[in-house]
Order: sequence, then C-alpha cells, then structure tokens
Amino acid sequence: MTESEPVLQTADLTKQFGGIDAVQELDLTVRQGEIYGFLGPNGAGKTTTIHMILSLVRPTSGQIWLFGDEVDPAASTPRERIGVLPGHGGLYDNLTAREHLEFVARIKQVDVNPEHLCERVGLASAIDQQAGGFSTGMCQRLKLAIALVGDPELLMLDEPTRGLDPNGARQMRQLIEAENEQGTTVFFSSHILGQVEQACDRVGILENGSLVAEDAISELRTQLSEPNTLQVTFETPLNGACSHVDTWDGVVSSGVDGNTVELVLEERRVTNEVLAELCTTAEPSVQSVSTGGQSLEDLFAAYTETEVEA
Ligand SMILES: Nc1ncnc2c1ncn2[C@@H]1O[C@H](COP(=O)(O)OP(=O)(O)OP(=O)(O)O)[C@@H](O)[C@H]1O
Repeated sequence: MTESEPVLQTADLTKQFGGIDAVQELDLTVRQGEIYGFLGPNGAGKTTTIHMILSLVRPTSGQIWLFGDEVDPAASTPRERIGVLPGHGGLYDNLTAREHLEFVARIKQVDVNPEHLCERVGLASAIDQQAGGFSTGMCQRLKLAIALVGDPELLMLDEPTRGLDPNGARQMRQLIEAENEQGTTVFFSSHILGQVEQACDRVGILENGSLVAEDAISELRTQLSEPNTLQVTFETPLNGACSHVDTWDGVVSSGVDGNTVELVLEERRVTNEVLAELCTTAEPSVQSVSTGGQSLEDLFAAYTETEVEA
C-alpha cells in the first residue's frame, strides 16, 4: 500500500520555557486521511506541540509543514484548512450553540449551517441553549462542531475526550471516526491509551517532550519482546494429551510439566480459541488459567513508565 501525502510534519521541533524542555527535537508525520493519536502522560508536551503547530506558541527551534508548505514562525499558521478543538476553554457561557457556530463562521469568513452541524455532533435539540448550562459531554460536542465550521481538511483535537465518562468518550470517538470517514485527517491527543487505540491508525507516544515511539499500535506491540504466554493447569496429569499442541494455529511453542501446559502464542487474540481447543483435547478438567505478555496498557507503561488511567 502506498503511503498518502503528509498533511502535517515537524522536524526537530523544540520548545523551552525558561529551564523547562517542554518539547524536544520532535519529528512527527501525520498523513492525509489518517487518525493520528498523540499520546502521552500529563505534562508530556502535547498541548505545547499543538500550540506551536497553530502558532499560539513560538518554537525555540525546528520546522513545521502544513499541507506541504513550511510554516513561517514569524507569521500565523494558515487556519482556513484546520479545525481546532482546544484542550481548555473555547466556549462562552452566555452564547447558545448556534451563536458559537455563527461567531466562529464570521471569524473564519465561511458560511455555516448551524442546524446541520449540531445534527452532525448530536446537539440538534440544544442548538438554542446557552453553553453555560451544558454538560461536559455537550461542551465537547459543541467544541467539535466549532472545529468543523468550514469543513476543514485537518482536525487538531486536544484531548477531545477530556472529562468524559467511558460512554461519552466512545460517542466522541464515533463522531471523530465518522468525520474521518468523510476524508478528514485527524490529530487526536490524549493521555489515556484506551481512548485513542480503537480509533487511531497510528500513534505517537510523547514522554518528557520527546517522541519515544511512533507507529501502528500492532507494530509497537510487536517491538516489545515479552511473549504472549498461556499457562493452563489441569486437575490430573496430562499423560501426553497435549503433546501436539505446538502444531496448532497461533501456537509458537509449548511445554508440558505434569498437570500443566505452558504455551507461547503468536498474539493475544488467539487465547480464547487455543483455550477452547485445549479443553476439548485434554481429558482432565481445567483447574486454573493464567496469561502473560503485553497488554496495551503494558505497552504504554513500557514507553512512558507512567501509571495509566483505566
Ligand atoms: N507557558 C508555559 N510556561 C512555562 N512552562 C510551561 C508553559 N506551558 C507548558 N509548560 C510546561 O511544559 C511542559 C509540557 O506541558 P504541556 O501542557 O504541553 O503538556 P501536556 O502533555 O499537554 O499535558 P496535559 O495532558 O496535562 O495537558 C510541562 O512541564 C508544563 O509545565
């Protein structure tokens, strides 16, 4: 498969605040049509990076390209083709959803259909309510609608699932995926791995201002060496019942010791199938099952050494 054109690129992008290295020599590439998850614990430098890309913070050094053109650090980032969902703020308590959208459309000098946009993000029934009375989920939906004004080609979303419960976060992901299916490229930051991994084509993991990994999640996982293991203990000795297990699909190797068989699996998702097969092959009943290997949380922790929120 050929790779699509980069929509956003940075090279050696660096920001120092006094003695703090907020972002260090960051090389990022976001390609047309993808959802790119920008992942890192609190304080890793995600917002600073987004602010540099949007010319809200001036880089200490490095380069940024948007849609193939280098951004001049002395000028403003051209915003017509970009929709932004800010991490903090962005709403006025006394303006309705409709007034927010009309206000942003005037600033962007584009036409807007507030009914259509509110429909797209699931806010149709609240279009004439003031944002001050909105729940966190409604605020995030309105911020997404604002980002969509002018049908941008690139969405820069700074923690769009911030403050949302799992259900609200899932709905927000579905909205983002629906926009992406229309061809919009999405840059999606989060400090919670579980909130980007289902939606994102690729992720970049930021730690202390540096990109420590950038790839598809499946690729990142295979870069970690610990094998996926499955250990099954039966109530009585196996007596050769599992001697050919290593010829099964998805099983890399196996070893039997008394009542216990230990398997190394190609990948975690075959665990249930292998376990079901074992239960029908072996006469004795299963006493206990344990697994080992890399979960996605292990992966994130391995790269960032930071505890992950569930
Ligand atoms: N204006 C500023 N002045 C001084 N230090 C700053 C400033 N903005 C950010 N920093 C520091 O830069 C580092 C990166 O912060 P940043 O907000 O970019 O991280 P983040 O990954 O977005 O975190 P979070 O997930 O908490 O929003 C932090 O150490 C922060 O304290």
